[in-house]
Amino acid sequence: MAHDFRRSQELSKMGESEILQHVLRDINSTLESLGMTVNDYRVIECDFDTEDSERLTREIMAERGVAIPDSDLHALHELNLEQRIAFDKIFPVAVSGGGGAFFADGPGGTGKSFLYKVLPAHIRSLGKIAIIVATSGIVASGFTVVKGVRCQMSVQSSEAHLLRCY
Ligand SMILES: Nc1ncnc2c1ncn2[C@@H]1O[C@H](COP(=O)(O)OP(=O)(O)OP(=O)(O)O)[C@@H](O)[C@H]1O
Repeated sequence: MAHDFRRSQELSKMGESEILQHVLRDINSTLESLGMTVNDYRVIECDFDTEDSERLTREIMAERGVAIPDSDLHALHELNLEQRIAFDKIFPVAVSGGGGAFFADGPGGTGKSFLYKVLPAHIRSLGKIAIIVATSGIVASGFTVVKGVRCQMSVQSSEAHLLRCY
């Protein structure tokens, strides 16, 4: 990795310690998205702290860069009546920023996950952020665009950081 940084034109004139800092920052930024830092591994002590604003910008950019499959957008036209009713209730609230909590339940195979892929796709298509999270159930999943949802998420993860700041 240091070799790659050394070869990059921008960094080629830097000394070894600066290159090392770049390598560590790069690794740290990947780890931060997983809720950890380089220091958690106690291999080498790093004295840098990513600025909150820098981290937030990066996380927002990453979330905004999530690819929206055309099939998920087009699937809106395939929703059955119950899915469409749920979509029409949840979507306006989600994009208005007003906040709300919805619970879509039903027996296995009735199309909950199908709805959960159409909703975030359409929220993201408006340039908004939809974060997919798992609830405390084992296979249950959902998504949130609001704060305060009880879900499985490391407090240090990038998703948690985004939720705290929004
Ligand atoms: N409106 C729809 N049009 C076409 N296919 C659909 C539709 N809704 C669901 N399906 C398909 O039906 C199958 C079951 O749907 P889905 O996985 O969304 O159900 P689920 O309620 O989430 O099930 P589980 O609770 O077991 O996870 C999937 O193959 C899905 O693609």
